[in-house]
Amino acid sequence: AQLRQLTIQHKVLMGDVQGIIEKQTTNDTVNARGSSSYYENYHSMKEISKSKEKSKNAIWIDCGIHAREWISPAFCLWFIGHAIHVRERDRTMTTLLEHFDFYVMPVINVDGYEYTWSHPSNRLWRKSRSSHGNSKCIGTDMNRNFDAHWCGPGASHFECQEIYCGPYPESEPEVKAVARFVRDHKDIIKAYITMHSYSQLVLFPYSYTMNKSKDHEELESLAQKAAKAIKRTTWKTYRPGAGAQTIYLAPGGSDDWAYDLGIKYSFTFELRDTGTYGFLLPPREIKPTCLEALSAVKEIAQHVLQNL
Ligand SMILES: NCCCCC[C@@H](C[SeH])C(=O)O
Ligand SMILES: [Zn+2]
Ligand SMILES: [Zn+2]
Repeated sequence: AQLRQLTIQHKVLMGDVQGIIEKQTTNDTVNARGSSSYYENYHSMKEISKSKEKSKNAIWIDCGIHAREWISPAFCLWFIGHAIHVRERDRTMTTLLEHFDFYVMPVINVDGYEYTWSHPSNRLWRKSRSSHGNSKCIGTDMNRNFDAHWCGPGASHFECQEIYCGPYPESEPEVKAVARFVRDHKDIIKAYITMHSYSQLVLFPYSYTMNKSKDHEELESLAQKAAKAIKRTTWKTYRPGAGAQTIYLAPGGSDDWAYDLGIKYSFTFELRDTGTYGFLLPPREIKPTCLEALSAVKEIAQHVLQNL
């Protein structure tokens, strides 16, 4: 019930944000920062509450499922900032926001991420910080813990391995929370995007099998378009491809799970770089990485919009 209440509040918040953005982009006279009159605010709040009734389609973006991939949460937070302050500067984004809510989860693996900040000697921690029963080691790989060919080849049942799949699917509360929310909203979530690092890749299902998905051609061509958008933005090369064929077999991943749930447009990004700094990406690369990732997300969202 508490989660349901939270979800409702979350949707209200997302709706309010959407309403404020719409308000700000359509008529700038109403300055949501509150300098407008009480009555204008009152009426705009009434419009926002009206707009909440019909659930808008949504695009899900999550970051920080792996603790050490710090560029990933950086992107999600930067994306929220861009989407909120976009105004006229970014016509494409403004149009996308008229058609989609964006559900953004900046850090899924909160305990793991915090651990890499507070324990410099474990800066390269990947997994969660949970321990189950009398396990010898801490942590489950959350990107092997989703219920999609769980713990097949490419994951390990041994709790001390980096790719430990957990004691059972959705054993990690963070994975359970994401899976429940996406399941509850699967009819309006039209794309699932999850941000990782590093290698500069645009991956799509499947990773749990070498077999092609039924949408392989469409997803491949969209991943190629996303990579071209990145090339146009920062000249960086990202390789598009199905997960298993492009890097390795990896079962229990959030992207394959979302895809099999029916969310066709499901992508995993491996952000910068290709190994020079790896997970220790220097701060000077944060902004350009966010710009290139944004260009790819917009490419995907526009394709989704044209294929609703
Ligand atoms: N769902 C698996 C997508 C391909 C692997 C992605 C990487 C990101 Se670090 C992994 O989870 O090992
Ligand atoms: Zn990762
Ligand atoms: Zn990675």
